[in-house]
Amino acid sequence: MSDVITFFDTTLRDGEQSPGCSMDTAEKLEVAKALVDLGVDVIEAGFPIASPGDFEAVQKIAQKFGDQSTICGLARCRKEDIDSAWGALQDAQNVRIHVFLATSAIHRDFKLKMAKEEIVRRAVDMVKYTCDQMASRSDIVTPNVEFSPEDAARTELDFLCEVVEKTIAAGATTVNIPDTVGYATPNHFFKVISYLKENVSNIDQAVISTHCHNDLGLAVANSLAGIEAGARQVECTINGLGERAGNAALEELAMAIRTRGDYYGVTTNINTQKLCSTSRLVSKITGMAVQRNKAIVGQNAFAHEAGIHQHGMLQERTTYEIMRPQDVGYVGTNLVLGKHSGRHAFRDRVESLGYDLSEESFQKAFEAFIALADKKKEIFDVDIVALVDNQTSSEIEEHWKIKNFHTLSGTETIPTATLELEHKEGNIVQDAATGDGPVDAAFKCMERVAGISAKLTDYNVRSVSSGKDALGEVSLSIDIDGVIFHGKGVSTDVIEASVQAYLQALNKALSQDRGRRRNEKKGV
Ligand SMILES: CC(=O)SCCNC(=O)CCNC(=O)[C@H](O)C(C)(C)COP(=O)(O)OP(=O)(O)OC[C@H]1O[C@@H](n2cnc3c(N)ncnc32)[C@H](O)[C@@H]1OP(=O)(O)O
Ligand SMILES: CC(C)C(=O)C(=O)O
Ligand SMILES: [Mg+2]
Repeated sequence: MSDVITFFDTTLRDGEQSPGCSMDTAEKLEVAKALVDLGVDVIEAGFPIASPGDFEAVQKIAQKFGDQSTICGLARCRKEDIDSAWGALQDAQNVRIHVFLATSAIHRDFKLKMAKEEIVRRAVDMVKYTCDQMASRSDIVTPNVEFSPEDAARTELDFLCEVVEKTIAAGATTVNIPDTVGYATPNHFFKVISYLKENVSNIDQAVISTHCHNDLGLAVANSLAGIEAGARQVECTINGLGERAGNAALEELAMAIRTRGDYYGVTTNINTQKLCSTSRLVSKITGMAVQRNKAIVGQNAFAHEAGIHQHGMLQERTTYEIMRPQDVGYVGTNLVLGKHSGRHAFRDRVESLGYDLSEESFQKAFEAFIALADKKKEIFDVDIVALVDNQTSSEIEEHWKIKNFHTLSGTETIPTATLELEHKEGNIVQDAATGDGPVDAAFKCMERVAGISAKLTDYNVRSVSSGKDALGEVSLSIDIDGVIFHGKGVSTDVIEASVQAYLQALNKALSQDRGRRRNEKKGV
């Protein structure tokens, strides 16, 4: 038995059957190219009888990529389907026709209304017919024909064995065992494949394949159980696209086999570094977004925010990662800074951004970071730069510190600010003021508390990161007795950033003893 698992990708056929995921010929060609680059062994390009468009797409893919991958087309057990598939595929160097017929009692009785004997006869006749058509090409010695007993996982085991044995005898070189409705569980599916291996006399003349659907979220687990039992082909799709809850995800199967090679003892031809780019392409073309926590290709698949994990990762990546992100096409691990992060990860990022902070500045920056992380879901590098710059520039003596502030504004309200500031000697002073707007009111209030009158000469607000919860940076200048002082503040709240900036400028002025007039009222 080969130790290389054949990857049969059906993104362009079963994947396309997902509602809303139809692709036109140009899109199918683009995906087919990506699948070839990914190293997929067999590409099921479509169902040629379904529409002239699908016929054309399969034909073009066969002509363009049939020398690099095996190109396959689907057909029901009907001559017109097989003729159509062969018509689309006959120019391909490497070609396969996939013929299917349901075998379970439910499908026999209610859908096909065919007795067991008729199912067997039709399947055998159509496999033979397919082989005959393909053998008409002089270079094809053994026609590459796959047969699928649809809904195999719900088919009586002895009847399944009979169909599989007779279709292999008729010429099928691959027998695919579909769990069409995602009904199987791993142990159950292992037993189905094992039963076929033990009870089908000619099973060694064909490759056993799995085709698992994800209705119970078990498609990948069932496919792996199939491999353990002896299957040597897996049918799968990019991003797990496919009917209802989808098919087994190619990227998950490829990485499970690679990561747990120690256990499965098999390999694949998949160029795993292309998994992310292929996933992104399929998502873009079909419009089906990949969930953030999707295994292998999701945005969070290699992201760590928790401080304990980040600390472990900084010492040794394998503490919290079983795969290298580069092996699936990610640039690297993403240590996301957020409210669960700790000092180790924060220090690592601050240093990588080129800062060499004193222990005291680092501590202050870390506290500011945690406070910001409580307000903002994710902290980006630009946030950290703004925050550290703000922190280092606030190493100016803090004559006054903000304890809290409150502003009121609206169409029918006089803008008002109430502030509580703490003096460096410990006094706490409260005051309130009105102004043209909440920012102006807050500035006036600070001047009253600090006992300084200043003229605002410059005021700028800009967004320093992206998203709804972006940081706003306020930079301003004030004129006190002809001397200009600058201040900067950063917050998700622009009023808070304005208050920080104004107070910073006032503190600078106080350090130079500018504009000070004793605040008799407050006794400072
Ligand atoms: C499990 C799977 O994923 S199977 C693949 C499913 N994919 C698709 O169905 C997508 C493409 N399908 C199509 O474009 C259309 O359904 C077509 C062109 C294949 C058929 O269209 P229609 O002729 O209008 O038939 P319709 O889809 O309504 O019904 C299916 C017919 O195929 C028959 N049928 C279903 N499976 C098979 C089979 N494996 N072999 C032979 N006949 C089959 C049904 O009994 C029914 O026959 P009837 O028309 O004689 O009653
Ligand atoms: C056509 C067959 C293989 C199929 O898609 C299924 O049974 O799910
Ligand atoms: Mg399917």
